[in-house]
Amino acid sequence: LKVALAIPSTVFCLWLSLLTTCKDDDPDEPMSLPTGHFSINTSFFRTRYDFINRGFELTGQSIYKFKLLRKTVVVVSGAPGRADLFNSRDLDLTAGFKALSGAIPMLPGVTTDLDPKQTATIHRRLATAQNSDHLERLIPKLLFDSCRILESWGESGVLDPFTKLPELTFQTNVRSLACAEIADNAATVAHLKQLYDTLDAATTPTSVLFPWLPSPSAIRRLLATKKIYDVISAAVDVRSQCGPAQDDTLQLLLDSGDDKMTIVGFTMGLLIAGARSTGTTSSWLITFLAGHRQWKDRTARELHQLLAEHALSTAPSTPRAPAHTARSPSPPPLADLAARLAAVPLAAWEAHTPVLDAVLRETLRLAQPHTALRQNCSAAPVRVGGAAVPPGAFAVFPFSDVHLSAALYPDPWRFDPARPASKMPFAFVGWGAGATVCLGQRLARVQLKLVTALVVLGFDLAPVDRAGRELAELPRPNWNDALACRPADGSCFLRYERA
Ligand code: HEM
Repeated sequence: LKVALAIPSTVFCLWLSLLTTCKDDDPDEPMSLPTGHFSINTSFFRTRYDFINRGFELTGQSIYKFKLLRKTVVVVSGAPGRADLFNSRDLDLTAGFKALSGAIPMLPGVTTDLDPKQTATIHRRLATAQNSDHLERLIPKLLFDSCRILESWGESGVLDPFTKLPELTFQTNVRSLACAEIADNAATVAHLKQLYDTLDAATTPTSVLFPWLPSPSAIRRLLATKKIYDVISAAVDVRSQCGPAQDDTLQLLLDSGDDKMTIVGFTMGLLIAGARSTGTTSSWLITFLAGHRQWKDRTARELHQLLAEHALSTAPSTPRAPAHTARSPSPPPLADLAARLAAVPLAAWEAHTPVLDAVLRETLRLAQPHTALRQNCSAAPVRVGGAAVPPGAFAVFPFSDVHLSAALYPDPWRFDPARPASKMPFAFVGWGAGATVCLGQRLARVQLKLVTALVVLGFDLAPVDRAGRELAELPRPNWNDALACRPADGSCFLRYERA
């Protein structure tokens, strides 16, 4: 029996090692990562930051390659390499993301495998959803949503910022990108958030490397995707069949004449694009401010200045609650604050908040553990930093190459929004660079500023450990947690009290 079991497993191991061994066809292909040091297929997914850095150490090269089963992956670092990668039109972000991340709802023709026309339509609509008129009208709604969630925290307590802030920004993303029917219903928003979290949790090395295999995680992903589809599709049906028209992004898409699948694809896809990065950024931004009193105070001063310039002490445009939640005759203090912040015009949020801008930029530098993932979708090798990326192969660029570089940012783990911007090209890529920049940046920035304003002016904060003891120093963002960047073993919480 032992022999009978041993033969197939030996054959499987031989097959796997054949697949993961690099064959150097092109002399310009970079050096291969020596095998046998770690399990490449799991380390790339589970501890990507450590894995990539160990590869640089083992090869002694700034560009190297390895095999993920049959896929050739070229890891890129250094100034020439990153310039080539970000400027290339042949290295495709969507294809790279789909094959190597997998953490997106996979619905061919709706969220993935879109033809260029569909993608262009979605990008155009996203631009319209962020035009000044739309954003200006969105501001009070985002403030009201945030206010309702912050009120639910109560007067004081201890919270996990890496759970609570993403919940809040998920709501603001739903408000910004979906429709009033979903955004007004806290239970549906919570349900959607849980489904997107399931997609993240069920994205495993197996589900990415063998997407056709009906593994338990693949089935969980499939079910979560179907349920997300059902929620969004039902909302589109209700609005398009029974109305009434609303002032939101769904209406914008319907009025533009888009078909149902484009609308569902827009909403499902962009909710995940936005919710993850905005959630991660908001949790670290607030944690950094809680741990760096001087920056919280400077941010608060800037916000008071904005209020002094634009908001009367009694609110001129109090955000209105949806009818079914408008119960309280006298608004509680946070609603007052939200109403005053709603009087600050979009232009001021965008152009007169240098402190918030610097804090946000430093947060993105330190706590966005992104790796750019690209596939060479052309028929010829693409040169990146002098090395060849063969057709069909992947090129990946860890943002740590610049954002945690001591040469570009001295004492790189120190949170210092006052540090001068590096003049090196591509030294800051927090919103992407070259041919691929974030298409939701305008919206994300406004959302983050509004949430930060409410939290900073509404609460006193201090970072504490699990037992509630104040932390002398914040933990480092965990770059191995590629999606959420949560510090290891839940070591940081926030004690808060309504100010
Ligand atoms: C703090 C929040 C956000 C951050 C830090 C962020 C960052 C980024 C970065 C770095 C990229 C380029 C990725 C790469 O080169 O591999 C990117 C692309 C993109 N982002 Fe964002 N993003 C945020 C929020 C959003 C939101 C809210 C949306 C949509 C509403 C969005 C939509 C997109 C899209 C569609 C792309 C792909 C662009 C393309 O295909 O060329 N992002 N984002």
